[in-house]
Amino acid sequence: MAKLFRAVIMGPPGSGKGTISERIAQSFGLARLSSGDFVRENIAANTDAGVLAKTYIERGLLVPDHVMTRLLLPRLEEMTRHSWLMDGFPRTLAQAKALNSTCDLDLVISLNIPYETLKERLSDRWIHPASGRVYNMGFNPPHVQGRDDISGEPLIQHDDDKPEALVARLRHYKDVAKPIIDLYKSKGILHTFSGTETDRIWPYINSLLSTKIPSTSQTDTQRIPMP
Ligand SMILES: Nc1nc2c(ncn2[C@@H]2O[C@H](COP(=O)(O)OP(=O)(O)OP(=O)(O)O)[C@@H](O)[C@H]2O)c(=O)[nH]1
Ligand SMILES: Nc1ncnc2c1ncn2[C@H]1C[C@H](O)[C@@H](COP(=O)(O)OP(=O)(O)O)O1
Repeated sequence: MAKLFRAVIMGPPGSGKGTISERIAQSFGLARLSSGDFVRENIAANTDAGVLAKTYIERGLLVPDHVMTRLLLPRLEEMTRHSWLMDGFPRTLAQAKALNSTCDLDLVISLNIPYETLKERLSDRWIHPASGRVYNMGFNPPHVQGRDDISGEPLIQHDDDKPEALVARLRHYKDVAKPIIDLYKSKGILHTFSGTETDRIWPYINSLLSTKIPSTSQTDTQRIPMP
């Protein structure tokens, strides 16, 4: 069997993780895993971890590490035959250590995007809450203004995408991400990409992955649903 490939994408809110993950999944056929999707699916399915996670999200808090790991790691253990790319996890050093003990990562992509760029993008970001689909009124607008392309349902803006909340979110990201980035740097698997436009960063990520991902592992192009 071809060697499997496991990667994580990190970056501050609005850095383009979701957008780039989608491109990577499309181009290289990795399964795209999103911690936010896992959380939403568990809430919808009323699992024990989902019920617990909901109590934090409703208060605008991150889900505690032990709940996140309980929710995610068993799913990763089921993916022994898949290559995947994870977005949204790990978000703390404790999560990174838990992930370490479950699998060996091949690569970590870290996005380094200037604050002004993040602020502009997020103030223009609209979301379809049920699916997590993301639009940007300039960069990738919906076909019909204010409506999700697939369901036709209304799009909303997150309160925490507003500039006053963003400063605190970015500061928090820097604080918690630093030790994780240092850990991956010390393992020699960290690749950092800097810039203000996804379309200019993408060719570099694309060529890096072309050298790393064996073509035979490019088999699964879907998001993985809950069992
Ligand atoms: N103008 C512009 N917008 C972009 C670019 N790349 C991504 N976006 C938009 O910026 C917003 C943030 O991108 P996402 O892919 O959602 O970023 P993220 O890192 O997943 O964000 P979080 O989910 O908050 O962590 C979205 O509205 C994207 O459509 C770009 O190069 N230029
Ligand atoms: N690694 C993680 N640790 C703690 N909470 C997490 C998490 N990943 C996701 N969550 C929780 C808190 C988030 O507000 C929620 C939705 O995640 P998300 O889709 O990545 O959204 P956001 O980018 O708005 O934070 O799920």
